Amino acid sequence: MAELLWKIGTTLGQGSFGVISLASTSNALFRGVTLPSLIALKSCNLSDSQSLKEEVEIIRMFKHSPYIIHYFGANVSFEDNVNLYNLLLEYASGGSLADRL
Ligand SMILES: Nc1ncnc2c1ncn2[C@@H]1O[C@H](COP(=O)(O)OP(=O)(O)OP(=O)(O)O)[C@@H](O)[C@H]1O
Repeated sequence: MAELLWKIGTTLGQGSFGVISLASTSNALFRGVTLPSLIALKSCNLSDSQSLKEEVEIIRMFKHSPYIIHYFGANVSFEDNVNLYNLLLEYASGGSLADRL
């Protein structure tokens, strides 16, 4: 269950397909992988998650690239009476390229 896996923190950004939040994990085990203590969660309503699911397919194609944010997996959580589809992503602590330009 999500509440055992992570604790939602500050909002990092808003994309076209989901909200990105910082989450602390207490190094929880997720499908056999120990999560880092901080991850980025990209979440949207499950009923509107087709675009995020397509994003997952693309991220997975690049899973061995050191230049692409690491993807730990996806799950569905039930929060505030809403089913959320969540992507568990590496937290890029250095900000975006746009921030540096
Ligand atoms: N893994 C991450 N670590 C840290 N911040 C992130 C991460 N992913 C997204 N963000 C923050 O959230 C913002 C929105 O990210 P997202 O990838 O959803 O959208 P985008 O690619 O910028 O836009 P769009 O979805 O419209 O193409 C980013 O600009 C960044 O500030």
